[in-house]
Amino acid sequence: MSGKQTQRSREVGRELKLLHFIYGQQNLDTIQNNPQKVLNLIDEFSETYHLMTVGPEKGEIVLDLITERKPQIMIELGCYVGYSAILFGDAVRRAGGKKYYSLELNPEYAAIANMLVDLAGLRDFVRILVGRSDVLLDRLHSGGDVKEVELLFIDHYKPAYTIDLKLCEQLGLIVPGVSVIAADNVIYPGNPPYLEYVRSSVEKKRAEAAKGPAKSYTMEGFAATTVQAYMGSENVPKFEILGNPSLVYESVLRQPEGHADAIEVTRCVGEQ
Ligand SMILES: C[S@@+](CC[C@H](N)C(=O)[O-])C[C@H]1O[C@@H](n2cnc3c(N)ncnc32)[C@H](O)[C@@H]1O
Repeated sequence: MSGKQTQRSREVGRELKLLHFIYGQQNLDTIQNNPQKVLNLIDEFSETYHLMTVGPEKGEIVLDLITERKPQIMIELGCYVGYSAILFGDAVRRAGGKKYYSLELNPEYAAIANMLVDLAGLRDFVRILVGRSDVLLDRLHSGGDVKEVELLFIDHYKPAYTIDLKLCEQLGLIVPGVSVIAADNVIYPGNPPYLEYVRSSVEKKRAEAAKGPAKSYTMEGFAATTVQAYMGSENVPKFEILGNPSLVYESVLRQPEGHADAIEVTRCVGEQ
């Protein structure tokens, strides 16, 4: 989401309109294989229509992490129309990486994203997987595609942030000295349970884990609209998830100047 909170249209079907806007450009051949030009067009469209994209300002924070971390594989939860997949996928490829996995629940968004990823010339690099993030994370792990999280961008169903991170922990994907997690929208609309978890002490997390596995998403601290978005309040995690409370995190808020929202950057630094 852009930092500018102007009145932009939220009309249903605007994501498909975006595809027509981009593929209707006169100079399509100069846009082909040029990720930045595709991103510029998405940004231009989002001046009129509300899009849930991370945007250039917050995107810069994750680009810095890619430059620093140089992941072979990067994963994102929540693809939408592919803005972050194009922005970060291009950067991971330029940093010498092998693959960018983008997990998306909505097949229509995934189809639109695939068209834009293709136009940007990232078809062989960015792999968009359709389904629930927890099921897909488990599949990436059990299939041997992902052995550890190097860089994870979380930007999907807000109440699922904590549980999906705990699932990664439980699968042994979060590795001290290796794993970095960037979580979007932690101020707007906000994610108090996630911030509390990644900033908690091992002792506090152990005490919480002693109560048993989470059987539902934490809805506390979220607006009703956030709870209802995408998954709906009736939805439950597919697995019994305890996480690994022994992992030690260092977590900081990164907020672009003048921006209403921020990204929480969390590094796994040890295991106690
Ligand atoms: C904020 S948008 C992602 C924006 C995108 N990362 C970007 O910056 O361009 C959130 C997306 O997450 C998807 N989503 C919601 N819940 C999900 C889940 N449990 N698993 C996978 N995707 C999910 C939604 O369909 C939506 O497309």
